[in-house]
Amino acid sequence: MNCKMPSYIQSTRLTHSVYLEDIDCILCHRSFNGVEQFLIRWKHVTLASPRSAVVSWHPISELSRCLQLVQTYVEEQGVGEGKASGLQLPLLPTSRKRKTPDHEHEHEHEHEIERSQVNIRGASGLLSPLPSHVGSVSPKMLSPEFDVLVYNGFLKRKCGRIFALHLRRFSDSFTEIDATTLPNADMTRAARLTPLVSTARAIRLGFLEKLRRVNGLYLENKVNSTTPPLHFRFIKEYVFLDDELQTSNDAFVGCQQCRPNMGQNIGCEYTQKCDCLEYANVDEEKLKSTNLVMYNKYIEDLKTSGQVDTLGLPKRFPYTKPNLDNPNVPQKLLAYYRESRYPIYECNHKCRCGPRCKSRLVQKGRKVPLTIFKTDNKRGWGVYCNEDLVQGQFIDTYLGEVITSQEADRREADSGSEKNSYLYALDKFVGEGGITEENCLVIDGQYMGGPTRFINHSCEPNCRQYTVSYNKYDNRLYNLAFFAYENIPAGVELTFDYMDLDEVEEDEAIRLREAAMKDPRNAGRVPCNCGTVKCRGFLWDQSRDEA
Ligand SMILES: C[S@@+](CC[C@H](N)C(=O)[O-])C[C@H]1O[C@@H](n2cnc3c(N)ncnc32)[C@H](O)[C@@H]1O
Repeated sequence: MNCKMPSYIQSTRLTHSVYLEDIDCILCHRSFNGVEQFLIRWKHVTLASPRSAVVSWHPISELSRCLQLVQTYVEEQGVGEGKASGLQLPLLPTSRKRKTPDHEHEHEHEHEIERSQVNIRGASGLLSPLPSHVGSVSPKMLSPEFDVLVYNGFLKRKCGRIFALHLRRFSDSFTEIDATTLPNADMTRAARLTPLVSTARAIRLGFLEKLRRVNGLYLENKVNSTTPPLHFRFIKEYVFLDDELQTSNDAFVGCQQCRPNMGQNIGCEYTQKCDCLEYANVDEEKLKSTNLVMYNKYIEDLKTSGQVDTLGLPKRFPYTKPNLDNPNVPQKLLAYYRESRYPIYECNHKCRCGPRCKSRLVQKGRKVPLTIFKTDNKRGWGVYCNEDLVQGQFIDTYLGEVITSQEADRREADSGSEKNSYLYALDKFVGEGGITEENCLVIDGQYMGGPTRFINHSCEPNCRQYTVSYNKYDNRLYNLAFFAYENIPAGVELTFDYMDLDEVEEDEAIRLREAAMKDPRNAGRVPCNCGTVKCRGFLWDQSRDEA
C-alpha cells in the first residue's frame, strides 16, 4: 500500500530546531540507525482530538535549543552516572575550542513543514521510524507484528505555534494512538538498553560553550559522562532580584585623606589616616608599644563586654603590600585576619587612594585558573586550582542572585532540602545597624554564580571564607571571599567548612562524630563524605537546621 503524502513531505527532510517553550516533556529515548533520538511531547499543538497529544522523535542534533531539558531527562534516567565508558572527556583548555556539532543548525528557518515520521515497532521490540520520505516506503514490506505505535503528525510552525496534521488524513491504515500514555513498556525497555553517548557529548559541549566566556575556568570529568547543570549561568558580579536591594551610590563613603603616592605608591599606607579602616581589626602590637594605658583598657573592655569602641586606635591593613616589580607575586591575607573572622574592609570607588591601593584585592576578582571536576565519592562536582596557591592567597568570591530572606525561605520551601546548599545568608552583621536574621540579604548560587558554587564542604578544609566589605556604613551587602587557609598544591581539591566552625582536637572530633552517627535525629541528614579524620559525619549542623 502506498501512502499518499503531500509533495512537500516527500522532498528532502528539513532539520527541525526544537524550542524549549514548545516542549511539554521528553518521554523516552532510543537509538535509531546509530542516532540517539528523543521522543518529544509537544505543547501548543492544535489537534482535532483533545485526547491525543502530538509526539515525535528528534535526534539530539535538533535539540540544541533545549539541551537543559535533555540533561534533566538524562539525569532522571540515571544514564551517564556509571563509570565513563568510551566517553572520556577530560576537557582541557585546548578542547574548549571545539564547536558544538549543533551549532551550525542554530539559524535554520522554521516556518515550513518541519518533518514527518511514522514510528513502528519491530519484532526485536526496538523502535524504528520510517524515514522522512515515508511516502516512498511501502508499509506492505513490513511484517504483520509491526504496529504503528506513535502518532507522528507533520509538524508545521506558523505564527509561533506548532500545527500537526494527522497521518490519517493521508492513509486509513495508520492507527491514531493515545500519546498521553506514552512511553509504553517496549519503549521504556529499549531506552534502558540505550546509552546516550552523543547526547552526553552534546551536553558537555553546551557547557563548554558557557565556559568559553569565563576566563581561566576548565572542566574535567574522569569519572562518568555527566556534565554540570546547563541551566547554570556564570556571572561576574551579584545579580539583584530587585534593584532596591543594591546599595545606593550615595551610601558609599571613601577614605579622603589617603592618596595614590604617599610614599611607596601603593595608595593607603597609614592606618590612622585611612577612614576605611575605622572598624577594621585593631593593631594590638602597635597599640601596646605606643600607648600601654589605652591598650590595657582595650583588652579589659574586650574581656568584659566584647564590644569595644575602637575609634582612634591603630588598625590593621588586611593584605600584604603588592609587589610593584612583579605583579605575579600574589598579595596575601595577613595572619591576624586569616586566623580570625574579623571583617576585611577594602577601599571603594569613592576613596582617593587610587586603583593600586593595597586595600583593593577581592574587588579585582579571581586571578587564578580553576577547574570544575567530578569527584569520585558522591560529592558531585568539586573545584581545584590549576596553580599552586600560597597560604592567604585570594581565590574567588561566592556569587549569585541577591534576594531577601523571605524570598530565600520561599525558594527553599519550593525546592526542598537541596536548596539550602546554595543559599548563603549575609548575616555577618546581624545585630548591628538594624540587621536581623529576618531582614538580612541572601545569596542564591543555584542557578547563577561563579565557580566557587561548586566548592565542596570539608570538616578539615584548606580554604576559608571571609567577609569583605567595601562600605563600613552599609553592612547589608558585602562579598564572601575565599582564601587559601594553607599552601595548596595545584590539582588538590579546594574545600571550605560550610558551617564555618572552629577546629577541634582530633579525639574530640572523633567522639562527636560517633555520637552524631548514633543520634536518631540525624537519620535522613546528608552524610558528609569529606573523608577527613575530623569529619563530623553530617553536612549540616543540626542546631543550625532547627534554628
Ligand atoms: C554548594 S554544592 C557544592 C557543589 C556540588 N558538589 C555540586 O555538584 O553542585 C553543595 C552540595 O554538594 C554536596 N557536597 C558538598 N560537600 C560534600 C561532602 N563533604 N559530603 C557529601 N556531599 C557534599 C552536597 O550534595 C551539597 O548539598
